[in-house]
Parts: sequence; C-alpha cells; structure tokens
Amino acid sequence: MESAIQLKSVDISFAVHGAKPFRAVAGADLNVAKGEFVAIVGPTGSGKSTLLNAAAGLLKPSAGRVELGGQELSGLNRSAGYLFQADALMPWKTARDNVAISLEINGVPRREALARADEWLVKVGLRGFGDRYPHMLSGGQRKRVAMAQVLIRDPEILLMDEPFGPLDAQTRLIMGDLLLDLWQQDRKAVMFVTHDLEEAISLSDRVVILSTGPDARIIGDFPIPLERPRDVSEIKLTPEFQTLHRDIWHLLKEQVLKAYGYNSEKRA
Ligand SMILES: Nc1ncnc2c1ncn2[C@@H]1O[C@H](COP(=O)(O)OP(=O)(O)OP(=O)(O)O)[C@@H](O)[C@H]1O
Repeated sequence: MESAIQLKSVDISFAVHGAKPFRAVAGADLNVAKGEFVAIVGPTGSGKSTLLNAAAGLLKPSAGRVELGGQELSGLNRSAGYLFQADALMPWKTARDNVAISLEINGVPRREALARADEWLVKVGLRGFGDRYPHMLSGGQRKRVAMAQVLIRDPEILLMDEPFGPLDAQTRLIMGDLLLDLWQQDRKAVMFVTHDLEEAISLSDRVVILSTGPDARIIGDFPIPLERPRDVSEIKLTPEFQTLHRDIWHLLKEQVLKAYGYNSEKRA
C-alpha cells in the first residue's frame, strides 16, 4: 500500500538546561499507508505526543527523518490536519465562523466558506448551532466544531492527540462513532494518539505500542482485523475484540508498570 507518512529511525531529543539532552524517543520506524487508521498507545511520558509533533513538523527529529509520500518533510506538515486534546476554537467567533476560518485563511471567499461551514456543521451533527459561540456549547459539541474545522480543509493526513481525552465516557463513544463515520466516507491516513487501549482497538486498523521512556521505542505493532463499519460500543463485546485486547494489554501492562516504577524512583 502507498505510504502517506513514514517515520524512519526517528530519534527525538530535548535540550535540558545543565544536563545532557533528554532522548524521549529512539529509533522509531512507522509507516502509515494512505487510508490507514493507526493508533499509538503507550504509558504516560512514553513520547506519543512527541512522535505526533514530529509527524506534524512541529519538532525536528534529532536523527532519522519523516517522509511524506517519499519526500523528506522539512518545516510544517501542510498536508496534515491536527486535532489536540484541548480544542483550538476562537471564543469570539461563532461555531460557523470558527469552521469557515479554516477555508478563509486559504483564500476561499467568505460566502463560499460560510456555506461550506454550514454543510460541515450538519455533517458533525450540529445543524442549527452555527450561531452559537464556543461558551454556549457543551464539551462534546465544541469537539464536533473542532473536528469540522479540521476536516473542512480536506487534509491528507489526520493527526489526533487524545482528541476525546477531556470528554466523559459516553460522549467519547459517540465521538468515536462520529469519527469513524466521517472517516469511512473519505478515508484519510490517521495517526491517533491515546492512552486508552479500548479506544485504540475499537477505532483503528493497527495499534502501535510505545515502551516506557526515556528512549521509548516501538515495541509492538498489532493489526486489528475487526470488521468495518464498526459500532465502537458494540464491538467491545465481541470475542475477537476481547482476544485482541488481552494480547495487546499483556505487552502494554508491563510498560505501564515500568512507567510507574520509573516515576516513583524519580520522585523518591
Ligand atoms: N519540550 C520538552 N523538553 C524536555 N522534555 C520534554 C519536552 N517535551 C516532552 N518532553 C519529555 O518527553 C517525554 C515524552 O513526552 P510526551 O508528551 O511525548 O509523552 P506522552 O506519551 O504523550 O505522555 P502523556 O500520555 O502523559 O500525554 C516525557 O518524558 C516528557 O517529559
């Protein structure tokens, strides 16, 4: 399958004042094909966000390279749309304007941008909410606006960093279903960071496991051959899901325990 984004032997180190550089991620090799949904899971501090930031071009690898369709990425990754845990809505703009701005900054005339923003608000289930300001929306509704804001630009790659992290469990499931619905219509390559293994399995085609940092490595790469379309709450009840969960958790648990050990030693 054709590659959308590829990390080749990527190391990422941070300068630390008065100490030797801190190598968060070491030797990461990851190839995400066009149309593939890959989840990245690992204990806290294992470098999930760091890897995503390298894919976004926000961080430059200290060794190795990031490639887009075979070309080395330099500077910002302009073919990617980025959805963070905290949404980036502008409080002084309505939901409609928050979505339309994504097109307006690329030169789309305002009338057209507003018309397309309205279509996207319908797609994310917010018909009739266009005139509301972010503070008049629930957390889940704001997340829908943020999703429309990213998807309206039609990015080739979606980079998502715990996008549903702050939401309650029920809303997370609903947002997972919405994401899969939209993704099915027009498959993008997705890198989806989460610490929630159930969420990772229920959404993705592959689950990649990072070891505890520093020097975190990719230590597992599991295909998820569950049928699509999926219902993210129903799929968890199937024996296939449970077998996958057991196998992957076996590997992840060890790292999670190590992460706690490492942190408690550090604290002591
Ligand atoms: N700018 C920075 N300077 C120094 N160290 C950093 C910097 N950014 C991240 N780190 C370190 O790199 C490691 C990986 O951080 P990262 O945020 O990628 O982890 P994560 O897996 O996304 O964690 P979490 O699940 O807790 O969000 C951590 O040990 C963190 O302290």
